[in-house]
Amino acid sequence: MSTLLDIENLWVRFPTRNGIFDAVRGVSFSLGRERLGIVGESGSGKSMTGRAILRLIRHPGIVEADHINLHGENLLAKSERDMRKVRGEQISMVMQDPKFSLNPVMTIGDQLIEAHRLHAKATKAEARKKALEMLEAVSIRDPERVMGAYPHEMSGGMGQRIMIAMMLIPNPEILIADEPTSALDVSVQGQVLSIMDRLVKERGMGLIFISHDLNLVSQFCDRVLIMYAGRIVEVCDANRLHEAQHPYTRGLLGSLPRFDAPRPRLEVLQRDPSWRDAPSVEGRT
Ligand SMILES: Nc1ncnc2c1ncn2[C@@H]1O[C@H](COP(=O)(O)OP(=O)(O)OP(=O)(O)O)[C@@H](O)[C@H]1O
Repeated sequence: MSTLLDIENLWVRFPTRNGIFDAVRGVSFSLGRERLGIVGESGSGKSMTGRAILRLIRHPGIVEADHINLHGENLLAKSERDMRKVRGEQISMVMQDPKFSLNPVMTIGDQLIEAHRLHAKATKAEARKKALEMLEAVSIRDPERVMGAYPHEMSGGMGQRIMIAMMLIPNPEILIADEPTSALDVSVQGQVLSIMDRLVKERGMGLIFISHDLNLVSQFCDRVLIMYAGRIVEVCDANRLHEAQHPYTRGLLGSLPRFDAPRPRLEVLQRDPSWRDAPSVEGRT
């Protein structure tokens, strides 16, 4: 597998009144042209890991790592100006709720056109053509009409697809999708997943798919990193998740609903404080 991104010993720290809080604690993994899931309960450090790659951790948070290499170049050594280029051109991020990412007072078309012209020298007509192409690429049925609409006129699923279209304009090699489908109903969720799937297969993109939904991740991704309390506690091929060894992963698996053998109630996960201090597992292939 050709490696796009290689992360070694990543920490995200927040100074608090009670001392330093380590949200991510020595995480290492690499990403190829694949669908890599990061799964774990709320607060386990999934989003902070995704944001740290793009150096999008807000002050006073601190990102440290031995390296975050994109094609062998350490992103931590780049200036903020160069990082803006990386964010715009090489790695894109899609968040859960498009409402926070789209400008409410600009039409979808103007936003897409502007996004294109930020990255490429293009006339307005060329940028408009590209915008229409991108809307078609994310299965928007009536792109001409959508170009003239405002974000509040879009349903959640359309908004999310428009965000993906926006992120695709610079043709990024890596897409980090943070809970991209959790606000969507099941059928729209399926559409958004199949768009991302196509991008990995057809464009050879690397996808980091962050979710708390182990079921979804195990069906959609190639590989899964399980995070607990800021660490990677297990790395599995998605189709071998049932063989997972770590008690936390087993607990997550055990709490999934099963249709063939319904249980009267969900199991209570007995947490072992030593997991917090266990060495991080490296998710290398
Ligand atoms: N500004 C901050 N100051 C202190 N702690 C923070 C700050 N921002 C985030 N954290 C903490 O970092 C930890 C990891 O957060 P993160 O958002 O990565 O979790 P997550 O696994 O993505 O959870 P969720 O699924 O709920 O989004 C959490 O315990 C969170 O409270």
